[in-house]
Amino acid sequence: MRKKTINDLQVKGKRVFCRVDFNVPMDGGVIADDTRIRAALPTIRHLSDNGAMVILASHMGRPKGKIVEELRLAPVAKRLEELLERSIHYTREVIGEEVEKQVSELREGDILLLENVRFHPGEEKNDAELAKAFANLAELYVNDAFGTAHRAHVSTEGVAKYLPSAAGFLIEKELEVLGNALSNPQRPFTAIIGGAKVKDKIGVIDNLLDKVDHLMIGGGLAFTFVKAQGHDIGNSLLEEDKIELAKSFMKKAEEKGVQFLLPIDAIVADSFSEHAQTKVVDIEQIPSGWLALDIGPKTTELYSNVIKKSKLVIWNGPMGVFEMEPFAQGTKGVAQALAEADNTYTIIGGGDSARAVEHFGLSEKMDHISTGGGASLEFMEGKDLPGIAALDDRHSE
Ligand SMILES: Nc1ncnc2c1ncn2[C@@H]1O[C@H](COP(=O)(O)OP(=O)(O)OP(=O)(O)O)[C@@H](O)[C@H]1O
Ligand SMILES: O=C(O)[C@H](O)COP(=O)(O)O
Repeated sequence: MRKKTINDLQVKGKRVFCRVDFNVPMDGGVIADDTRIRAALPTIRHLSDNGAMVILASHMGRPKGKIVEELRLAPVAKRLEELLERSIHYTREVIGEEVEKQVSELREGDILLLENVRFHPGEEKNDAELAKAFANLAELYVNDAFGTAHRAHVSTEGVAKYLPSAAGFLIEKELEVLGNALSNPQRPFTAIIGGAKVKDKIGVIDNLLDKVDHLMIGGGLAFTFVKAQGHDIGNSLLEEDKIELAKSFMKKAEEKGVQFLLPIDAIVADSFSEHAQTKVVDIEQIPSGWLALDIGPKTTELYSNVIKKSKLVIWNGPMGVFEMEPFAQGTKGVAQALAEADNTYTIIGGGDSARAVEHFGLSEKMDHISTGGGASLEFMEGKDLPGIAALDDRHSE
């Protein structure tokens, strides 16, 4: 890796400001999924076990620079104690005298969790004063918040300007797995892209067309492509102004020899509802007034067969409205095919797909589930992630 990692730092006796991504889904004050907390444990343990005084910082939700009681990190502090099987310190402040006092009292191996950094109005503005204040708390900066690496905020980017810095183990692993997959892929290499918005996935589709052998499209975004093929799509999701772009992607795929697969059948509904009337139709027979809310069984089978003969698969975005039971089959089928593909390295690109895999109880069967939603997408688009770009390079010594 080009960037320094935590293994390049001497942390004993040092105060280390460590950014993690504890932006976990909450359900009525209870943590609904602690994957991101678990993912940060190797770095936290390493720092603490090696005698650092660890200052942890994270955001949760989007409080927009104000204190929002439901977004305090108290439940995270508690879960962290359970997972680490030891006590940690937690302060209800982001910065200021109380934080400074608590930091000054830390002993080697101690861990202090700061309050949700987005309670401070300077965080998302990448305010230099706040960056200096964070930097004054510590002697070293470690970023392990892969999920937030695409944000240039104080705790993810600004503070790195004032302290020697390195990536934590999670960022190192994410970059290694996603980076290897994209730059040096095992073949056949297949990407499955779903979700709702063509607009959000343009960059990824474009970039992947230069790299993959098979590209399979599902979810709501498939229907802009189906429309571009010349079929009626009823009331299915459509981004009218992206039809030409969809055509250009299909042309690019042909020129590059990429097999570009679109749904051949769909589950259609007479309304966007769990209780809607539904039926399975071939893709050229979507009735007017109906909406396609999932890929159909023939498509699921087609996509599953391609998955099974692939050596590497990246999946980002659900195949249908999986939150509603009648439209969950396509997403579940693809997840199952990935789980059963023993000789295939499977990468789940974060966000909704990671949640779906978790929901179906198949997480253990995947080779890598990224903790980044937006971050993994931007990485796959080939964009520089500011939270990583800001870290010290290996050769800078
Ligand atoms: N056929 C469809 N019609 C309308 N909405 C759909 C359809 N298929 C999937 N969706 C919706 O797409 C949403 C996810 O779309 P989005 O583009 O946000 O994906 P995503 O969150 O970016 O995926 P990921 O987080 O894995 O990158 C889900 O809530 C799902 O219900
Ligand atoms: O969940 C995420 O994608 C990250 O934690 C970043 O959150 P954000 O989209 O609110 O910046």
